[in-house]
Amino acid sequence: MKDAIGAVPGEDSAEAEVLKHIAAFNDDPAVHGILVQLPLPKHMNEENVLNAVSIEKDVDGFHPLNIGRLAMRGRDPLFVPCTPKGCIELLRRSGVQISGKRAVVIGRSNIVGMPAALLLQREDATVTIVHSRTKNPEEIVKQADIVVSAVGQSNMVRGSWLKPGAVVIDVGINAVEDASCSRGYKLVGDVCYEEASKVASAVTPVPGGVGPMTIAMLLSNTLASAKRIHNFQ
Ligand SMILES: NC(=O)C1=CN([C@@H]2O[C@H](COP(=O)(O)OP(=O)(O)OC[C@H]3O[C@@H](n4cnc5c(N)ncnc54)[C@H](OP(=O)(O)O)[C@@H]3O)[C@@H](O)[C@H]2O)C=CC1
Ligand SMILES: Nc1nc(=O)c2c([nH]1)NC[C@@H]1CN(c3ccc(C(=O)N[C@@H](CCC(=O)O)C(=O)O)cc3)C=[N+]21
Repeated sequence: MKDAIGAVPGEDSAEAEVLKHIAAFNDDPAVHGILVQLPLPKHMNEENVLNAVSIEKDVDGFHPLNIGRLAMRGRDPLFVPCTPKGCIELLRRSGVQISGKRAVVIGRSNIVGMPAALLLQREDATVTIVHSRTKNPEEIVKQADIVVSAVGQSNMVRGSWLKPGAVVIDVGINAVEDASCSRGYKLVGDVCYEEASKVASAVTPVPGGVGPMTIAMLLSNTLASAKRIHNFQ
């Protein structure tokens, strides 16, 4: 595989090889952003690898120091994770008030659910996290003014789960078989879009919703990083 700078290790590389590349990117003044595509192969230790990225180039916001700062009051991370940042940007640009609202985040992964809940909380929403062990998730989701779903299960969130007028951000990207599509499958979210669009005041589509926002936020973080490194106001 090639990226903007050079060869990156393949799936069967040793962890040490990946760490060597990260160290070289950390030291290279021409590199302003480093993203380690997750999930890593099983034989690599994700914590070691993410720890190795310089926090000044951590455009994914996954370094524990950046995540820790995101979680703490009065601290600011250098970078906010791209997908959750894209969710907040969608809400802001659609004129949705977050402060004082009830938000329910479905999913608690390190890359989406958990940082999304932290960000919504920083925006002064009252946040509940629903996960695989939650009892009666529909009852909890029904109370939400804002629902963010990041699970990875097609059609899990039904129209009947939603409070009328709720705003729904569907992060899920699930491939479902569809012989009528040229690639043999189509992409759908976690939310039953047909049903949700009849109950919610707004719902993001899949594809064409949060996914492209993630990429836009990655570019935005990388530009901010380059500006910071070059002391450009
Ligand atoms: N649009 C975008 O830019 C991006 C989209 N995605 C998509 O978002 C989805 C989630 O990704 P990711 O966070 O990495 O996935 P993970 O598999 O890491 O996490 C899924 C989360 O969903 C929870 N969960 C699983 N089943 C249920 C259930 N039945 N009810 C409630 N919660 C449940 C899990 O709970 P528990 O913790 O208890 O196991 C877990 O916290 C995927 O479809 C992925 O493709 C991901 C990244 C970016
Ligand atoms: N370190 C790291 N950071 C990530 O942000 C990260 C990751 N690892 N691993 C994988 C997931 C997944 N992810 C997506 C981003 C955009 C689309 C996207 O733009 N999808 C298009 C559809 C594309 C298509 O049609 O195939 C859309 O939703 O419209 C999808 C998925 C980022 N992730």
